[in-house]
Amino acid sequence: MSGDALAYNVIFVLGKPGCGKGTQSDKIVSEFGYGHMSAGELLRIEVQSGSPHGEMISQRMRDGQIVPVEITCSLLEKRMDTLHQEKGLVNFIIDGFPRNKDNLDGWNRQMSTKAIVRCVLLIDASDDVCAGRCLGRGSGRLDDNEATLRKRFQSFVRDTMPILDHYDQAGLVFKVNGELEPDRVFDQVRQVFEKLKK
Ligand SMILES: Nc1ncnc2c1ncn2[C@@H]1O[C@H](COP(=O)(O)OP(=O)(O)O)[C@@H](O)[C@H]1O
Ligand SMILES: O=c1ccn([C@@H]2O[C@H](COP(=O)(O)OP(=O)(O)O)[C@@H](O)[C@H]2O)c(=O)[nH]1
Repeated sequence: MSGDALAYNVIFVLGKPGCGKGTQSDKIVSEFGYGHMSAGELLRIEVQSGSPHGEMISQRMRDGQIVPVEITCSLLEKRMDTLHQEKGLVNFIIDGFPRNKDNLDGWNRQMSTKAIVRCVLLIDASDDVCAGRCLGRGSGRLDDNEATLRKRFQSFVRDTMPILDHYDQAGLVFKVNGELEPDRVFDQVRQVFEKLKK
């Protein structure tokens, strides 16, 4: 990007593991043409790429812990810049980030002159529903097991809920019911995006 201030519009998509962030993000891409980044997916790719941080990242993910923001935010920024340069995109959805205060502070340090957070989409669903989906999705992911899932749900409440409260105070959080079937969830998501266009 050429250094112009606040050129990227960002929507964060948050919710418990398995609430449907990836599923709804794909639909948002199809219907609204946003660039999509999954923070977790970028970290998994980083591990596979043989990065010097690979072992640390992998260990944290296997244990349901959050990776230091310098790593995650740099991956997000690089990906946004690539999509901007290659496709001219300026609107992005980022799923699974920011997950804790370290993430939020790091994002504000690194991205506040380059991106503006337009809204935070919260996909709401119970632990039981989300756990069932994660265990059933056949991802092959080392963290989709009952023991790690318990830690990931705890992390959502302990680490991510305060971030949602922070954005809620700024009036930026829109919550949808993630327990309905995917297209019905997307009906609610669509309304949020239509509102943003106005
Ligand atoms: N609304 C829904 N109803 C039923 N199953 C869903 C729904 N949304 C997603 N799924 C399924 O649940 C699993 C987890 O969804 P995913 O989008 O990967 O969640 P997340 O990205 O939040 O971890 C996937 O197998 C997906 O197909
Ligand atoms: O910004 C992020 C996003 C993900 N993760 C790690 O990646 C894992 C999987 O996250 P992802 O969003 O892919 O999956 P979800 O937990 O939503 O199913 C998390 O438990 C964290 O260990 C992280 O550290 N920082």
